[in-house]
Amino acid sequence: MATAINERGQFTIALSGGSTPKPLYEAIASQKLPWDKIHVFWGDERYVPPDHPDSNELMTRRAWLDKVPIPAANIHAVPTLAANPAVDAAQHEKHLQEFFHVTPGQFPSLDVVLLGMGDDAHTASLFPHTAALKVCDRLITVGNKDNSQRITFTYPLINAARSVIFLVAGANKRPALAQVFAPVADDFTYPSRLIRPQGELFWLLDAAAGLELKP
Ligand SMILES: O=C1O[C@H](COP(=O)(O)O)[C@@H](O)[C@H](O)[C@H]1O
Repeated sequence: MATAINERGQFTIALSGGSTPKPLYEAIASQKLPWDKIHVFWGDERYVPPDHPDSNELMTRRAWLDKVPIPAANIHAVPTLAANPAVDAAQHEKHLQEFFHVTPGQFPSLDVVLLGMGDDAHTASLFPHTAALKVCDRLITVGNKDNSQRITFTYPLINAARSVIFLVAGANKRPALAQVFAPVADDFTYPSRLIRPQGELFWLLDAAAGLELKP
């Protein structure tokens, strides 16, 4: 964070949703950090209003953002109110292009993209065998989980990050992890395999998730 702020004047991070990162967000909320220099994005969002119990933004606000003096302008929530996910995805992509000063076709490098992984090996809202996995020319696209739509970073945007951190917990993730780390497996069946960033990649696993992985 210090390097990013010293070199570029700000630190940009995309967050994951679901249940795993909540304790991390609660811990970050008690830190004294240069909040005015930190810009928060989300790697994916469920297509629900921001006050809906399934909203990744709501979880993050309750666990972290509502408890710290981060300027509202530094919170780059995914829009979900157009009643059309493709419209909201396009609007959010435009927002990212303007914020990072990139033109269509260019991929900005966030300082950190924090990711989770589901027991089907999805990450962000890049689900197995869905159209979102083939989107390589956009920053943001529409994801699909069991016919319910979401908004998600594309995998090339994730891969452009300076640092990608997976946070994975629970024994139910073991079979998916085994396939993600296997020398050969299908990327479209196990989407987390598509994450091969140009920058650093870290996998933080709890003991239950990592039990059967060989170093
Ligand atoms: O639906 C989602 O699931 C993944 C994994 O969530 P977890 O609760 O199993 O950790 C999460 O990374 C993603 O952001 C979220 O929308």
